[in-house]
Amino acid sequence: MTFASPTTPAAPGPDPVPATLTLPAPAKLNLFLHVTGRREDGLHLLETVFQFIDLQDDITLAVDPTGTISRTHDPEGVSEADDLTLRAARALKAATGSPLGARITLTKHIPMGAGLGGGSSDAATVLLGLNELWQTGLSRNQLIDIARPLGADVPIFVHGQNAYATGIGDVFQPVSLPEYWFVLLMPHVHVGTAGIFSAPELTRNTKPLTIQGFTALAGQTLAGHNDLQPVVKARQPLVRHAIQLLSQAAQRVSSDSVAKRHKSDITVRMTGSGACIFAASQHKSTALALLQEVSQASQKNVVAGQTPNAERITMRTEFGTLFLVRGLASHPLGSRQVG
Ligand SMILES: C[C@](O)(CO)[C@H](O)COP(=O)(O)OP(=O)(O)OC[C@H]1O[C@@H](n2ccc(N)nc2=O)[C@H](O)[C@@H]1O
Ligand SMILES: Nc1ncnc2c1ncn2[C@@H]1O[C@H](COP(=O)(O)OP(=O)(O)OP(=O)(O)O)[C@@H](O)[C@H]1O
Repeated sequence: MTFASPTTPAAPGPDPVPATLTLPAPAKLNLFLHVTGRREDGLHLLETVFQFIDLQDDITLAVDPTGTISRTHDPEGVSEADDLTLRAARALKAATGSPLGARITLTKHIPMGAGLGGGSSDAATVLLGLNELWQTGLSRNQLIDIARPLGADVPIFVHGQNAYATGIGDVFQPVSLPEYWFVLLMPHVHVGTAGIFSAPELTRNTKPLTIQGFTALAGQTLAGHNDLQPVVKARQPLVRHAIQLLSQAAQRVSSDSVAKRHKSDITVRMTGSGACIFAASQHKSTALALLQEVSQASQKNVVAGQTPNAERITMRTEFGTLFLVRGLASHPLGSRQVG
């Protein structure tokens, strides 16, 4: 795939001042995830709602006029060949023929292999940022065409709006979501997506809920379910434990006075292919009560260094990392001018 660049990029000069951008790459949750079929190429047809959340990586991009694409970070266990930030930059360069390069610095906060789409979001932010710095002028839809081969979750982050999605998770319709607060519990285990999708026991014929069905049911409880959850739960004792822990704490909180006052249900569910489990509530006070309830179940919980404000709390406990995060109305780059 190639796209002609509408503007001529600046020629490398003898003493260039590199342009830089620092941009966010937020995580996502799959509020539900239905596997509705399988394509001939083996990829699965999905039905899901993507919700961006206030937990993000940070990426600094500096133009390299020599044309080299390099990284200054060294994410644990991710080789240069696999690094989605480098792969995204190379894909954009190949598609546009830009003579420019980039030095990429990634500061990771989103846990890896969590089902939170961290690597995919990093790739999307690199595509959006370098499209600007290299002045390659592609539209969001053109960037989505480059995003698709990088991974099934990359297009939603380029799209930039919470969405009801079908196809392989790359056909979007706008969806209006209430404000959600989430307690995330990330057990100390990494789940590989391919292994879960290829499980013989996976249900692959869930009847679609449809966007109307989702909206009609969008009361206090989250509609739908995650078809990948029973597979991961059966294979990963730590995920099983995390679901049990959050569900029991949610039951205790739901029966107490704060939650009763709000008539607030808490939905506990896995995101993506795991391992992260979330508990969703439409009330911050309920989410805070739940966070406290779960952390009290831990003998040695330690509040992590960066606890920036009451909107985003991170705690490390012996059974995993706990986060309190807000659902975002859209991706932080969702209204940025592209092209
Ligand atoms: C589970 C989700 O996170 C839901 O949003 C995504 O579908 C997964 O997205 P991702 O992590 O970007 O996954 P990819 O790296 O594209 O795919 C990993 C592997 O999962 C399987 N896969 C992925 C997506 C899909 N719709 N059908 C699949 O069967 C394929 O075997 C693929 O090789
Ligand atoms: N920049 C990156 N950040 C994180 N992981 C990366 C990156 N580049 C490549 N990867 C690889 O991608 C794998 C999946 O990472 P990621 O954090 O996207 O998982 P995930 O949240 O489970 O994804 P998904 O929700 O899309 O299934 C990692 O194990 C790692 O090998």
